[in-house]
Amino acid sequence: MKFTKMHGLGNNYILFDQVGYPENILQEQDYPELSRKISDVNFGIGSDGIILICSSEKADFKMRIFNEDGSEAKNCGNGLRCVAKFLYDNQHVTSPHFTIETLGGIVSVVVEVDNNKDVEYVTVDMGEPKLLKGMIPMEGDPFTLTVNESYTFGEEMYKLTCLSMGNPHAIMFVDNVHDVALEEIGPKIEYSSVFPERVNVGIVHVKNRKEIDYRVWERGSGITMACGTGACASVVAATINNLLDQNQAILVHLPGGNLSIRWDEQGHVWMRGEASYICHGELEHVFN
Ligand SMILES: N[C@H](CCC[C@H](N)C(=O)O)C(=O)O
Repeated sequence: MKFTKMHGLGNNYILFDQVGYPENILQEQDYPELSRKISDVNFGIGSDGIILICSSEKADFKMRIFNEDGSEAKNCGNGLRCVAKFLYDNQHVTSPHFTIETLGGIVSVVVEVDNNKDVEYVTVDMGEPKLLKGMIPMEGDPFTLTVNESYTFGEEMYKLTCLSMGNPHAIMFVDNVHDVALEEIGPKIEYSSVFPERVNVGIVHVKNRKEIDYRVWERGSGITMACGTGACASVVAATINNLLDQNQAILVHLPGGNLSIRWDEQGHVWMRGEASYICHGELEHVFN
């Protein structure tokens, strides 16, 4: 199987192009184990998960993403920028504007190229956030929002603002994102019964009305260097808490780099950032 390892701000994935290489298509039940084995840094390649590039009947292409633990997610912002760059560079698309289907919905992407025709930035219309508890999903009245609500995990109480960007996010606001033991509270919240499909856990410090710091404990992958859907969720959460203004380009500082996020007046969240290659290769063997 041929693969390409890419990252979006250090959030790295092993991409399998199933359109250009049909031999990359496995049995459906094999993908979770493939992701667990490939993601393992000792016995595999090492990554935050795998991404499949597939054909689509609803969009130009389809992206599927499996976390390090083998769970399949419905969306992946950093992964979308990597897939967009890959498709453009491999001439799978002729226009810099195209659409990608995810399990969480169809997104439109624009690749911005520099004078050497290299993809410099990718902008993705991530669509509208889902704010109701029933859409996240999380426990409680499904027709209500979760805005700065108190929840107790273990002995600690946390104020959470929760929403979905196709995948579930729980956001809390702190004074300093580096002062929080995310490796301890992350799994407590991820695996809590409050979130029946688990949850990505984000901590946010609002520096001013144009900039935030954000760190993430990702569902199924743990602490990563960046999370695109999480950066989008953080801007939406801060805006509905009146800490940011809507329809402003917000600079989101993540451990792996920066993203520009804007929640526009039509309710769409736009993400702009880079995507990079790490290596190309071929698996010696898939399993065993
Ligand atoms: N762990 C996430 C999927 C990857 C999302 C993240 N890497 C991004 O860039 O959005 C989930 O299970 O919902």
